[in-house]
Amino acid sequence: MSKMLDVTTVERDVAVNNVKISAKDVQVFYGDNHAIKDVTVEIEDKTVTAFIGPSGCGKSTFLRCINRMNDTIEVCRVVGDIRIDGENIYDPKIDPVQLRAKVGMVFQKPNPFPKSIYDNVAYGPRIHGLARNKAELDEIVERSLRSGAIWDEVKDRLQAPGTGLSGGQQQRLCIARAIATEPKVLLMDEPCSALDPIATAQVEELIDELRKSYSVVIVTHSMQQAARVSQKTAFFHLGSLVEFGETSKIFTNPIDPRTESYITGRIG
Ligand SMILES: Nc1ncnc2c1ncn2[C@@H]1O[C@H](COP(=O)(O)OP(=O)(O)OP(=O)(O)O)[C@@H](O)[C@H]1O
Repeated sequence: MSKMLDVTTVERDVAVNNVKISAKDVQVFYGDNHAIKDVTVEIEDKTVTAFIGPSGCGKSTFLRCINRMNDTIEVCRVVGDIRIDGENIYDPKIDPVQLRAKVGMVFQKPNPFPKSIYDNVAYGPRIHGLARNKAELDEIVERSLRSGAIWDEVKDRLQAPGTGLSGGQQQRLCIARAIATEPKVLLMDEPCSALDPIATAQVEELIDELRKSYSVVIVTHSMQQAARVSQKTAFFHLGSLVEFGETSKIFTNPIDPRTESYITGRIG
């Protein structure tokens, strides 16, 4: 009975508040290391949410909880409740491979497969059976590369290797690859840290475009980047979520002294 009530509450919140991801009392342990402490947060759809905080505060760990990437780390244990569209993603009936198609991830270092540009994007739709024939697959590949803002640069060399592109192009290819499986959420772990300023600006522009369709969560060490691309910001410190709110408010008028110390450069 209490479980049903719980679900009803979550569903109502999803409808009323545009909540896409809802985390409640999340703890993460690496062996004895308590890396995430009691994190409760609601992340909205069609919004870019930035995770900021000093090195080692748990940003990437918490990000990886959202698509169960921590499952792949043997010593890692996740406790608590994380829901996407009201569905508990840690329910035993959830297949993590299917989940990761719906919760795409882009990493710090662009990591295209050693395959053609076309096959990089077609890979996910193929294994998840999203296209009935070649024409449909071509369409998904083109649409994804357009959404990744890289179509014009690669349309004449789709059979060339993805690894032959520049770093910035590779990262946009990886974003196109993540989009190809029609995700609900895009997770980005410092997606620009290996890119030069021009490529960074292109990816940031793309992130702003992606916000129209997805819930985007980005880990960043750059407060300027968080301020440029996000509408909501979460500040983590020593594994706790210290403050969460409108990005403009976090950067101009934070409530917690730890947030203020970080944004003014006194910690971190
Ligand atoms: N694979 C792992 N195995 C064991 N401990 C880990 C692992 N990944 C992270 N940790 C630990 O968890 C804590 C949080 O690390 P995490 O990488 O999530 O922080 P972060 O805020 O993303 O740091 P950074 O900004 O430096 O990337 C740290 O104490 C770290 O040592």
